[in-house]
Amino acid sequence: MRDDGEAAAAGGGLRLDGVGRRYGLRGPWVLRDVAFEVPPGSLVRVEGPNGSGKSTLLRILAGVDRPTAGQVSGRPAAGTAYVPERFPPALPFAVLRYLTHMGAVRGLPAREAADSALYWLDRFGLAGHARTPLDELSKGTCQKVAVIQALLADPALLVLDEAWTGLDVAARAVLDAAVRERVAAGAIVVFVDHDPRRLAADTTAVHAVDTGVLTMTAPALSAADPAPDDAATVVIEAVGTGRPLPAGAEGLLPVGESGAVRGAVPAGRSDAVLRALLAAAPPWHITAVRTDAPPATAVPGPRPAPRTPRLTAPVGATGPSARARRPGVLVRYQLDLLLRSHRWLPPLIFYGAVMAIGIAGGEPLLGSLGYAAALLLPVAAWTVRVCVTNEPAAARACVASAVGPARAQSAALAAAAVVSGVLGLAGTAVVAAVSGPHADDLHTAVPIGPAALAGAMAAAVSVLLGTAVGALTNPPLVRGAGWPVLTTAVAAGAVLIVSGSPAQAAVTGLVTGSRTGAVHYPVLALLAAAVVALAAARLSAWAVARSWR
Ligand SMILES: Nc1ncnc2c1ncn2[C@@H]1O[C@H](COP(=O)(O)OP(=O)(O)OP(=O)(O)O)[C@@H](O)[C@H]1O
Repeated sequence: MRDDGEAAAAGGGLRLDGVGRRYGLRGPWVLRDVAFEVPPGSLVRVEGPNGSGKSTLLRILAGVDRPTAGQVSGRPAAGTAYVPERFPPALPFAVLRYLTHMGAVRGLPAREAADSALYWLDRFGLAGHARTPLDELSKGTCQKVAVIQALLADPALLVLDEAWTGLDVAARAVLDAAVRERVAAGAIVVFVDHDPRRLAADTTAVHAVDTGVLTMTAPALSAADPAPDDAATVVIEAVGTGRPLPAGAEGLLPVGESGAVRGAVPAGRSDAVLRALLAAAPPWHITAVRTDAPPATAVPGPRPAPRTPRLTAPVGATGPSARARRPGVLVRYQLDLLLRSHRWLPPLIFYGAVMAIGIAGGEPLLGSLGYAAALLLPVAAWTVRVCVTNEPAAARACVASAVGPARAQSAALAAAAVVSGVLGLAGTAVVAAVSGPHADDLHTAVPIGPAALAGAMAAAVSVLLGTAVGALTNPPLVRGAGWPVLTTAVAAGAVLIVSGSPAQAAVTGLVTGSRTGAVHYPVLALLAAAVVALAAARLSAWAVARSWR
């Protein structure tokens, strides 16, 4: 099982090979053995009854979820964007701020992200809502924001799960036009929509899923299309596995070495060619049927002129996903999310209250620094819990489609570590300011600067190990309402008292130093804590990427 979309981006289209998905180790297969290829410039409809696995397939295509079996390759390097079935209004941002964050996450420089957001807000008739908090928007307006976040950076793969639902007529038309523009620019757009007429004339392939299996791969021929007899030629693209073309499908020629064939056949013959391909054993996958030639390559395309001269459309970004890998952008988004959600308040109040109870003015400096560092460990673990559960799942999915689920998780962990680190520095400074610069005997002098440095290092050990504990005892590794809280508390306590733990060593170094007045720098403990924290963060990110549950 491998998702090497970025690595394979230089190759042809998006490709699924033997893709299967089940939820849980023994759950039923929601999808099984799904295989098809989507060339650049395709508009693909996925259809099927409720619960048949359409959303599951779309999440896999968007890179938000991973298949349990099989692999996805060829995800375009120029960016993937996803509109989830249900977008959450429960984000603590105003519209423009959220969209600017998402533009940056999708690889645009901040200024371009804001320009792009304004452009699309204007196009969807939402310019007046730029400063409105998301949680004050109507359902339909919120859905427009959900759509806009996906359109910001000219995605080369756009995945739309019922994106039209809840939009008014005008907005539906804008989204229809935006989809056509992306496809004309060579992007791949995959969508699910309950209206069978949705973009029917432009759709290049329809994939129907039922009872977990891709039962049909068929071209989209709708009433809105010109009747075959009216068109001079029909371009047909299909993928096999290197088998010879079946009788009746003559005229199609190999494209590259991937088993794909393409050809223009007289319109009156197209049905017979399609029937021959689908009736072959095993059947060929029809990847496109259209009455005009497709664009050759997938490149982000130019935007149409904006409706008002005041707004200029941003230049199509070249390779935004590469820039989106800048971790700072993701961590900034997570920090803003955390600060605006106010969920940082409980750990902060807890830390402040317990510090106030345990630290008295004039007490020996090193002992107080040890107390402050020890207290920080459970606070850091708690902050991780807040950060990894703070973002609504659908909002996380939008971010994950741009940068991958692992990076999204790593950013949440990093944001927690930053907040705990700031708290640790502030705590160390306060302790250094109010404590007595002496040992436990009240006579031996303790130098404030070196002691504060040792205290800050011990606090850093606590931040790192608290972050590791939080990463290992919260989703995705530990799920449920009660278990993560219990395991976080028990693990944080254990890490503080178990002999040999870096946190125990760092705190003990300060407390024993307080008896003699000697300052010990916990260098080894700090290095060990950094290694443990990195390993835990990687495990947590790995588990998210594997959809471990
Ligand atoms: N996170 C999950 N955990 C467990 N089961 C899930 C999960 N997500 C989806 N399923 C199950 O997988 C099956 C397919 O769900 P999916 O949402 O992909 O179907 P769908 O075709 O999009 O349905 P609808 O048309 O109602 O939106 C359903 O039985 C659903 O209960």
